[in-house]
Amino acid sequence: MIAGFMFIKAILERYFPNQLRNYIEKHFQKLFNFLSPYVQITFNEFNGKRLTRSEAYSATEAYLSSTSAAQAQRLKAEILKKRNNPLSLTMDDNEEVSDEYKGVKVLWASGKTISSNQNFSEEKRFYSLKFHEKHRNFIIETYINQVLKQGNLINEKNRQRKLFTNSGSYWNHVPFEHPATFQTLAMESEKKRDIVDDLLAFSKGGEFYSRIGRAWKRGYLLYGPPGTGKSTMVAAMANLLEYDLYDLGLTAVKDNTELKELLIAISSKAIVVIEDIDCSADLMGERAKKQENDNATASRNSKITLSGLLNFIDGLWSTCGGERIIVFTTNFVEKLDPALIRKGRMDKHIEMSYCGFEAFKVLAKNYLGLEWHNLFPRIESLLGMVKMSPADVAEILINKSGRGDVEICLRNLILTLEGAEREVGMEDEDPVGMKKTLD
Ligand SMILES: Nc1ncnc2c1ncn2[C@@H]1O[C@H](COP(=O)(O)OP(=O)(O)OP(=O)(O)O)[C@@H](O)[C@H]1O
Ligand SMILES: [Mg+2]
Repeated sequence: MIAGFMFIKAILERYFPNQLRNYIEKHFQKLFNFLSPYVQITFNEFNGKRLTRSEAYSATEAYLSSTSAAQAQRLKAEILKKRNNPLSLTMDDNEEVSDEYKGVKVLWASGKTISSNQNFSEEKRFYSLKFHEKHRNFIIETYINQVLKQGNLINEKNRQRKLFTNSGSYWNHVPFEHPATFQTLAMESEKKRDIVDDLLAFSKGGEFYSRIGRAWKRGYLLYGPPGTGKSTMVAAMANLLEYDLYDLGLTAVKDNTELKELLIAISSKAIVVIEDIDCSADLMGERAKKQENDNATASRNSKITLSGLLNFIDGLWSTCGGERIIVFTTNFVEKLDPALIRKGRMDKHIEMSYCGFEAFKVLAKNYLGLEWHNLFPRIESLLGMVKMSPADVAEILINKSGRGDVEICLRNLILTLEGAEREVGMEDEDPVGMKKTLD
């Protein structure tokens, strides 16, 4: 009977003009309702005036994807950029599939309505769920809940994560595909484990945060010289937690109102990063600013204030649920106003330092596939004396690894480190800069 109704609907859509079709459909529907022992629930694709896509619709779509793949004759395919699940299949319009849960059978159908006038025509998609009247309570109280729950879980897994950047009060986004992971990040393993544990505890801590009545957010301050992996770590964090990344460029934000709009628009499960915070216009705080005033630097066109930023972050996110991490990176931690980085606002301070031997071993493994080499002890002792960033070490390893000669590559690194050591030695012999003064 349902199949018959769908068939008549499809014929109507195809051969009858809009108004006549609506009229016939209305009366036919009345007759159908009178005769049928079935109940129908519709999940429309859009809420209200097409403003937001309905979460229930996308959850249903995801929930039905495996059933659709097994049963529907016509399917729609979408490529996901996921290694474990590259293809998403959903049933095409006007298809039907059946489902069974705890012995109760239901029927799902996909459809669309087209409304048009002289100026435009609009398609509205929906899923409709049909079941026998006698299962009404079970379906409404149990079945639909599990559909939505499972569908949301599938969506979560298949989601293409995004990298957002701001322009004006809007975010633009591209797919987030940075390959960095904590495995490939070069740093001491204990420190790395501590950070990973901290992040995982945060992501699982929703209940805890709500119990103590605090916003589910955490602040990290990453500081250290250029090329020590601060930006790489932010990407690794996003990959570990499967969060979106919002790269907030403060110099492009006109005023506090614009900042507020941007912060409100940040979704749940997000990392917001403000890079090089020491260079971000007015954020340095009063004391540091006074010293800088004489230099009258050019980056003074932003009207974002330190208090504005901190208050928004503290206040705004307390009112909207969902997990968010904020990361500040800087090369000059000593330049920042202590108010900006005090505990509570920045929960964890992480120093990213020059390449030590443990970090080197991670790079050697990544770039050269090497666990051990008899030149390692020499490199270890040089890295103990010379400050070289992981980025510079990686540069040497990547340049030479193409030739496949690991030994040449390591010797090259040793030569560079020895050169740097000699320079350090010369500076040490001349601690007050006598040589320069004499020149
Ligand atoms: N700790 C690290 N582990 C692995 N790779 C690293 C590390 N540090 C730097 N690199 C390599 O060097 C490049 C530059 O590093 P990155 O941009 O993360 O440094 P940064 O600390 O953010 O520097 P800046 O202060 O200049 O922004 C990266 O693309 C990465 O390949
Ligand atoms: Mg960086």
